[in-house]
Amino acid sequence: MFRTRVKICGITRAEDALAAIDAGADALGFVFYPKSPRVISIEQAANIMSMLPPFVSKVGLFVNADAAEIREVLACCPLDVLQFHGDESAEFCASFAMPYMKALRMRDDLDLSAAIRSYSAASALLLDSYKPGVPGGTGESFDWQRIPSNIDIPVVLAGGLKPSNASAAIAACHPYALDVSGGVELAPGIKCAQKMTEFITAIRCADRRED
Ligand SMILES: O=C(O)c1ccccc1N[C@@H]1O[C@H](COP(=O)(O)O)[C@@H](O)[C@H]1O
Repeated sequence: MFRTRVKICGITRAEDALAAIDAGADALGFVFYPKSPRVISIEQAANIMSMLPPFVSKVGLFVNADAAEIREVLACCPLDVLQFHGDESAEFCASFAMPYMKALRMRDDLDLSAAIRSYSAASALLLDSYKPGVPGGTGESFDWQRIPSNIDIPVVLAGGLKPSNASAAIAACHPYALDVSGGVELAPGIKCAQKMTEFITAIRCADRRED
């Protein structure tokens, strides 16, 4: 049975990180984007990461950050994957010599095939909704039928996911992983243990149905 992976993004509190892992999350996202309501300091993130058990991926999210800022985070936080959610070039993303995901915002005129070719060295492509002026964490979904079935890089689906639409998202495009932030929150940056459990339970049910 294929197991759709789950990333819970926008962790700012240790108790939420541990609740996400208890619920079955495979990866936790830490937002190092100063304008996000879910931004976390390097010190806070390092402290939370020091409490985590092994075998949970720690993902650092950046939006058009300088290489120096990213290196400062990497010096203190044991990140497994970088998530680039801005206009970073493929060369920039690859320059840290570690696994990365490139977020592609699905604006109507996006040439998805060209973007996939550009970021062919990415470990995964994260497909998110497009909302002008907002780089991510929009809480809005996009038309999942726009995702071609033949992408040969793992697809992480994001944008407006929540317990009530996780199953439909999997049925629509069979992604490698779902990435959620706002859909499992009580308030920006404050996760809800019950919603995280409901989200991951819905995914496991969908996985069984797809088998
Ligand atoms: O979460 C944020 O605040 C954020 C800010 C800037 C860029 C990306 C951000 N989060 C990512 O956005 C998507 C979708 O989030 P949501 O579930 O719709 O709230 C997800 O990949 C987050 O990692």
